[in-house]
Amino acid sequence: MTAAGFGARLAAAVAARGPLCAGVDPHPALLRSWGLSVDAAGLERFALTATEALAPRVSVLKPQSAFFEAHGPAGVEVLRRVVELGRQAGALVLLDVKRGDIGSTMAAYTSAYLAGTGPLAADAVTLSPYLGFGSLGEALDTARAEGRGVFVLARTSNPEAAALQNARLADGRTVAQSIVDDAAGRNAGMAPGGDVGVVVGATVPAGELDLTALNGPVLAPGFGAQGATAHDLRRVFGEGLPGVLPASSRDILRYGPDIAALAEAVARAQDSLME
Ligand SMILES: O=c1ccn([C@@H]2O[C@H](COP(=O)(O)O)[C@@H](O)[C@H]2O)c(=O)[nH]1
Repeated sequence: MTAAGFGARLAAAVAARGPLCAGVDPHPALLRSWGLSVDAAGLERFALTATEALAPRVSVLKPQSAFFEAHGPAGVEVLRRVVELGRQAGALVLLDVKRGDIGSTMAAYTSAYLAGTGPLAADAVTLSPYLGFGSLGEALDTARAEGRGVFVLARTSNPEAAALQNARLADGRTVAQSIVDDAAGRNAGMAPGGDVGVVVGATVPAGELDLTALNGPVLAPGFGAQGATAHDLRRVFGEGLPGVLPASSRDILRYGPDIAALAEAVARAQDSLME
């Protein structure tokens, strides 16, 4: 458990290092382009090099669990080390696992990622609300008690998402807006901001969502490799990007394995967000 809430920890990290969230996504194609074998040894080299280059420079480091799980127990052990080393380097580690299940099973995911000092306990995780926002209750309660955060999928960056997430509920709101509103309800009154963030892609059309009452962070993937620019981020989220964490993985990682080149890619992305 940490003394400060996740909202305060994130605000301090962003004030010190800016809002960029850098992803550690060990795609097989990236391992090959770094001259590495597509196996657990190549994964380890890739992930630890990326963590060494990125974690000291960004507020949030986001390892994508799927690429580690693909290598079995050895891959999950590398993920554990990325979480540990990322935190030691001063980044908040947001584990991108997109978990969501019935409440009783969510209890097990909660104990894996959000409770105590387990091997995969991170500063925050991504969660899927598509078994109902209420099914995430235990994860949200535990995160708050532990000073950790969650980012709930609302309007994701992929082109297939719109039909489901922009579908209308009986009250006229979109499914995505209802997720944002549920998150806002959990964050109400928290200062300097709540611990329930939402995921809204940098690729989505402007004006789809009302984020004004959220009082929490917005993870905005799609910046970089999926085509969204700093200009798009401002168009979707407004000037100054209040509370927004633009997330980029492949567009930074393609500059490896040279640490200096990776660091320059981070600096370029950070500069573009300041223009
Ligand atoms: O809506 C979403 C939610 C999560 N992601 C994840 O972010 C990164 C994006 O990687 P890039 O290489 O910068 O495209 C990846 O881990 C996704 O699983 C997302 O893209 N969109």
